[in-house]
Amino acid sequence: MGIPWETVTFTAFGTDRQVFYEMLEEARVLALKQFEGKTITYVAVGSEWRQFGHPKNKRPLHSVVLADGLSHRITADIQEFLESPEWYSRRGIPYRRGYLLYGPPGCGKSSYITALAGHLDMAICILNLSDRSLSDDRLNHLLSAAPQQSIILLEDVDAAFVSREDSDQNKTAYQGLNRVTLSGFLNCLDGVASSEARILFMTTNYKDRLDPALIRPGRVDFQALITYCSQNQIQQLFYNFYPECSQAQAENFVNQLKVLGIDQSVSPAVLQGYFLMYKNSPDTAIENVKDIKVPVARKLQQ
Ligand SMILES: Nc1ncnc2c1ncn2[C@@H]1O[C@H](COP(=O)(O)OP(=O)(O)OP(=O)(O)O)[C@@H](O)[C@H]1O
Repeated sequence: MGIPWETVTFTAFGTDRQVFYEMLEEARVLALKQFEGKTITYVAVGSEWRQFGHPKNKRPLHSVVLADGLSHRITADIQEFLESPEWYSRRGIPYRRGYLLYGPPGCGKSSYITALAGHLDMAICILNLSDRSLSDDRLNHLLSAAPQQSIILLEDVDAAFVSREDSDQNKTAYQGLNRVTLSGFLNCLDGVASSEARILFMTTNYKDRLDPALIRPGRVDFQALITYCSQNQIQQLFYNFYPECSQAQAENFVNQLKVLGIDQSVSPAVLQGYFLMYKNSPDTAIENVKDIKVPVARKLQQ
């Protein structure tokens, strides 16, 4: 947040201040080197953001395999946004962009956002809206004081807020516990005025449970369904795990899933778990395909 945690005072004889600048610059370069190739995660503690754990190695964006062209559409949208601060300021539009990724569990929403943060050399700030210690005021402060160059990630927003129209049918485990109100949250989203680009991602497994006000344009500008693997994705994941395999093997794997009738209901997380059992043997992975356990398919969201 740019607020120093500690103050260090340097003193020296003489009048040449250059030595201080050089020393500080060297320290800055060394500090930044520690984070090279890494992604920093922040979590909210009280009303401030604190680094969570050690910086993690960046995950290559291409290792999260999304439906054809989707990753490109998301990155192109963000790049365009990051390159156009003046466009926003000239029109008096708040310089922020909201994204909603929705779909069944284990299809790569969180992994993709984390990889994207690494790809853009940004940190990631994870906020749990169901945290009981979070109030509307605190949330407002956190959203306006997020570290520079960071993506804010709100996971499972459906668990924190229930559509006003639906609230009786879809009581969630969190309902009645959290202190952030939907109207407070909407105000926070609208209220942040900053010259710094603010990128906010929300994820949910149940888009239909979200209040329409939460996902209207201006709050969510880009939505994407991230769902079970297409045949191309299955093949791509197969190649990612077995880079030496032939095209025939990858196609054979997809065909085996088709025969079992699970080629449209398997998530990348399920495939990843399965491939981990046969790390070095694509043929065994093909032979034992019937061992893949697909969770009971939920109704796909459109
Ligand atoms: N599209 C994908 N490509 C590669 N790996 C994936 C993909 N989707 C999921 N995985 C793997 O599955 C695991 C779970 O993925 P992740 O947590 O990103 O899913 P999610 O959609 O956010 O799930 P949830 O809705 O439960 O939060 C991760 O270890 C990730 O590596």
